Amino acid sequence: MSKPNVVITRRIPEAGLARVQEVCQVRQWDSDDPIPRETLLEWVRGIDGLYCLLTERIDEELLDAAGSNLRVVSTLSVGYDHIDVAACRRRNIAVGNTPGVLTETTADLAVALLLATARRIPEAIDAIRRGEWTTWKPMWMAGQDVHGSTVGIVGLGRIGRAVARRLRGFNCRILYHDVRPRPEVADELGATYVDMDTLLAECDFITLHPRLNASTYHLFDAEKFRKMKKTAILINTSRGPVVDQEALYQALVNGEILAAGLDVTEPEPLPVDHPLLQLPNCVVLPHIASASVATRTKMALIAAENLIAGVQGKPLPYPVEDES
Ligand SMILES: NC(=O)C1=CN([C@@H]2O[C@H](COP(=O)(O)OP(=O)(O)OC[C@H]3O[C@@H](n4cnc5c(N)ncnc54)[C@H](OP(=O)(O)O)[C@@H]3O)[C@@H](O)[C@H]2O)C=CC1
Ligand SMILES: O=CC(=O)O
Repeated sequence: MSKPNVVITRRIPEAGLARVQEVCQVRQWDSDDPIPRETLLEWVRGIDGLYCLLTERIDEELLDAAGSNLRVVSTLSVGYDHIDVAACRRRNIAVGNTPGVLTETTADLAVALLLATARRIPEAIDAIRRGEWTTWKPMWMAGQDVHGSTVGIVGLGRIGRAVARRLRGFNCRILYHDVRPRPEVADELGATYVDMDTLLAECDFITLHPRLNASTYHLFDAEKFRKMKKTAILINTSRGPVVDQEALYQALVNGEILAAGLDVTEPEPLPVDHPLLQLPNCVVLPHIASASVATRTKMALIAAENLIAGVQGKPLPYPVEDES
């Protein structure tokens, strides 16, 4: 029997590719650069399975181009905001993602970014490189304490909880806001549910961990920044569009909040001349929160298993069920 035909849209960890090749006939865009949209639309024609990244838009146009053989879309990410899940459902196409396996690695980075922003670490490194380390000065590069601070977590899901667990070690007071209180997980973390206005008013740090959907698009806008403490720091490792970036820029320039640490932006990549990159109080990383060798390899394998199950018509090990 012939193998199912699948497309892999990028160079991926070797273990993931090898696993897919055991079962499928693979056409791979063997590059670290994105596959051009036109090429992808051509390549998907008649395929049985698609193994994609968060950089590809999986929409009606692409599904139409693929045709009726397509049984599964498997993404090498936990986030699936780039996939029109409802459109896949209408065509009986299964959708898989990689939840859980990247939670701890992503939380590590979120806390690292919070610490780096609070203690002005990138700014201090840049200052040394510019020859500005002339002597020990009492208030030079003085930042904000993380230990003992009040931290607000927006979205107490897998990653939000893993961040809360880490911050308990810093003796932080932890508040959270989510679509509903989550006492089943919050109580053991010592996290207290509050409404958004309370979170904005009381927190020294706010760290964003919801998924991107209609309810979280530009969730943090000019009004939210006005309600935050002037000494507050915003951390975003969720998705760029959860923050209104123009409003964030104004808030940082006008001193409405103290600083921001972003692992995700809108757009990605952020152009090198983007105004946010000129601000010393904004730390920007290139969407690397889950980027450890071990975690990216595990993600590639999970995405492979989702793809294989899908092309074989079996239930996916990690199906996306939500459509919002
Ligand atoms: N920077 C990076 O490299 C990475 C980024 N991510 C991003 O992090 C996101 C979260 O991942 P994960 O923790 O695994 O996902 P989860 O689904 O476990 O957590 C998301 C949480 O946010 C809640 N939520 C949804 N809407 C809102 C809202 N309007 N306000 C507040 N909370 C809300 C969800 O509630 P409910 O379930 O009821 O909807 C859920 O509790 C991913 O979707 C992805 O976008 C993830 C990994 C790496
Ligand atoms: O942003 C990364 C993801 O896995 O989602």
